[in-house]
Amino acid sequence: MDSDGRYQQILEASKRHPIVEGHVFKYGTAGFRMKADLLEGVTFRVGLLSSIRSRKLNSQAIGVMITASHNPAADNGVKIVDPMGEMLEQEWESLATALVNATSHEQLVELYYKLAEMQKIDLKSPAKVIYGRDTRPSGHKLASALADALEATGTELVDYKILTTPQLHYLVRATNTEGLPSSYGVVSETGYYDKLAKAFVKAMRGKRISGQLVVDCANGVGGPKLHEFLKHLPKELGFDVKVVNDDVLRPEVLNLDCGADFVKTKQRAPPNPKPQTGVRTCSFDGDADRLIYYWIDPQSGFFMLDGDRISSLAASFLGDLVERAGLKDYIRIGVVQTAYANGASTHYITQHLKLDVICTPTGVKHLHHVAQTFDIGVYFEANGHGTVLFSPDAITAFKNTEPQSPAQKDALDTLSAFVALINQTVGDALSDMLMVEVILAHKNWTLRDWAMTYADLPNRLVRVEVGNKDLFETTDAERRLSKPYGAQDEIDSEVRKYKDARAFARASGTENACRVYAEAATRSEANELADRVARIIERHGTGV
Ligand SMILES: CC(=O)N[C@H]1[C@@H](OP(=O)(O)O)O[C@H](CO)[C@@H](O)[C@@H]1O
Ligand SMILES: [Mg+2]
Repeated sequence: MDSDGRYQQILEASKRHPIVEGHVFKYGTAGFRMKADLLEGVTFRVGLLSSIRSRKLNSQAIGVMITASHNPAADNGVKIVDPMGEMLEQEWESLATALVNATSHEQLVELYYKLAEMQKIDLKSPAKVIYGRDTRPSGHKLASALADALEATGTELVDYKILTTPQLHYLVRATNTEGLPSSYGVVSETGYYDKLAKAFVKAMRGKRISGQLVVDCANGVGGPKLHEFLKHLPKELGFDVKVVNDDVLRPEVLNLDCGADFVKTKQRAPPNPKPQTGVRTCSFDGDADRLIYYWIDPQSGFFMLDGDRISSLAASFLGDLVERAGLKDYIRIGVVQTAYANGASTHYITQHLKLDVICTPTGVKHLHHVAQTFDIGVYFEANGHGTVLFSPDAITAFKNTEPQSPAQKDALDTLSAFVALINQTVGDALSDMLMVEVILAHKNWTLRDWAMTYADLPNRLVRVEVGNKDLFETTDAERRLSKPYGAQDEIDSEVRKYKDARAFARASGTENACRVYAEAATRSEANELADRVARIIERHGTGV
């Protein structure tokens, strides 16, 4: 205890940022996320944990992002980023939960020292934490609480102020690889824009983007950052982008009737600005890590291209490039999805593109880890969060293969450009959007061409309120319920009644409810199946 002589200092700092009593906090899929007025003490404690984490990992920089993404403006959240820009290692999530739930200031500081001792950490060694926040007004106060914890624990800190979530992930990795052969990029926000802009120009060489792209930024941090990025592009490129819903001065409009989550869950275009028929449009979410494309077709109306579509587009394009680069026998490409991926997309990827598909539980950390096992791992959640990962072997092959023809050289160069263009740390709406634009330009495709690749199975997602969601346990990447007893048999017998049908239920990791997903050959059957399964869940969910 007090091995660094800072006990008193940390205790005093903690007293300035008390935890709100009567709540149990849990580090979940999105870190700690809730009403912002509950978060000051939580954020202080996350500061303590991230300093320990940095010391545990040989003083590498740890990131902390303050955001509640697509949630309402009154919410906020805080999550920890590991040194290579990945999400916090899962085993440490429970340490974060333990620290945040300490009841008194004394108990907190004692636990802090105990954790350090258990992890064999020298608290006098250097530590570094870098952090940023989205545009929520509450972010400022939370960042101060974080800084207080970092100062009290003798941790070097860098406050990057307002950033998108993926920018912070970029900066963490860039900081920890600075000056190394594996350098991820210049350690600054400008470094991030420069890297993407250069890669975009390189990947676009000789190709033209046709027509205007409208980007809805959910009135979040993506707006100002996209404006900033566009300044880094050469005019000659002729990339015509119209940024809308970029009002960050009125916090109350954040994610309000706009943004990627609105489009995906409501399955329609934001009402403002008035959608224009035939225009290629995409939406970011509130912290710019999710991306959804759509357009209004003059005949058939709204059509959405979600994470599954972005994933299959990327996989198909990269598969072709690898073949043209002569690397087909050396590079293993795989696609990672969750159970929410439309069955038609899975079918298209396995049967048409002939690529492996692996299904993981919900939450991008699960997809990310599996994607890392491929040379090119494409992963997206249906909600538009995802990216593409390249293995060190793949990157070396793109660089060092001696091309035998101009076409092969072109393919190798484009692959190398993609490595830089696509954010390797986490899903990134801006980077993913540039990737989609490049692919459409190369294929000379409109959104309608893209949509024609396969037809989605009609599907429905419903939220079911239950007495106790902890009764529901799953297996087989969340596609089957192992508990409560008998529930899965009942679901199976409903599914059997429909053609091309699939349905599953699971407890949400972010809300106090269960989710039911169903798909079937027709819309009415999908709806009916979802309702029937929802009723099964309601009935089984009333137990204590
Ligand atoms: C069906 C669905 O969209 N689920 C979302 C949602 O998780 P739930 O565990 O379903 O609440 O929030 C997660 C975090 O943002 C996201 O990763 C996931 O895709
Ligand atoms: Mg987000």
